[in-house]
Amino acid sequence: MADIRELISVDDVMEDDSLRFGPNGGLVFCMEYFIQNFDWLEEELGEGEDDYFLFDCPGQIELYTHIPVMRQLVDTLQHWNFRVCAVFLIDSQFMVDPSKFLSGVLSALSAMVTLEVPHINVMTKMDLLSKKAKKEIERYLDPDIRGILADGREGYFDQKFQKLTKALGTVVDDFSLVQFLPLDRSDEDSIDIVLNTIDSAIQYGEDLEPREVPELPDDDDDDGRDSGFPGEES
Ligand SMILES: Nc1nc2c(ncn2[C@@H]2O[C@H](COP(=O)(O)OP(=O)(O)OP(=O)(O)O)[C@@H](O)[C@H]2O)c(=O)[nH]1
Repeated sequence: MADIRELISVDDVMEDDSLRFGPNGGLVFCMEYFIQNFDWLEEELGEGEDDYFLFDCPGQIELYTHIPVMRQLVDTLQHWNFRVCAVFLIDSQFMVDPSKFLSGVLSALSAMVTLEVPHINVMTKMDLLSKKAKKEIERYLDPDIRGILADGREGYFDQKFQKLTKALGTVVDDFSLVQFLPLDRSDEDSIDIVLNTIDSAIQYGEDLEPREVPELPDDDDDDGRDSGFPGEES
């Protein structure tokens, strides 16, 4: 495991009297320092084939909207021949009403259009929901956004926002832009579904499949063909 705090830490930056950053400025400073020091990351990642890395990224939305750091990270990883999938985690406990839902959808979209890589949305902490809340949240997983927003008419959305929210809902619906996979950490199947979806988005493991096929009986029958499945990092 690589820990970015070996390179730079928000706490150290905030404690520095000459910089005088608060938590947000400190984080931005650290991320900008990080992109100027990608050789540190390259060394930490090493040169293994078929390696699978998870990056636990900070959730501050400005890193995905105002400044290009996350995009630069993704571009650099792709330049190093990694296949990258963005996994956008949203806490199910916040998805309790249409306005919060729309705001979550727009944050997910913002990351999607900024990063331009395969993108999966996951609704997390499903184990913390009551049975009733779980049932209610189902409609948000593969959402009919127009329907959800229409339900908000009795007060969730102020009149003057109705046109805007309807227009946004139409765009998101028409392009099938947003779906969420539920993640319940106490349920192995739910973890498997999320992992398999990510693997299939980056085609991880597909290179490995031919190795599991039994060998042909005639060992001498070497036709010189390449297997065509070079081990590629993911
Ligand atoms: N019950 C339950 N607790 C969880 C789950 N995921 C995270 N937690 C707990 O929730 C707390 C906060 O964790 P996260 O929500 O992952 O925090 P975070 O948003 O990654 O925090 P930053 O990385 O600092 O932005 C921790 O105590 C976790 O152990 C989950 O699926 N179920």
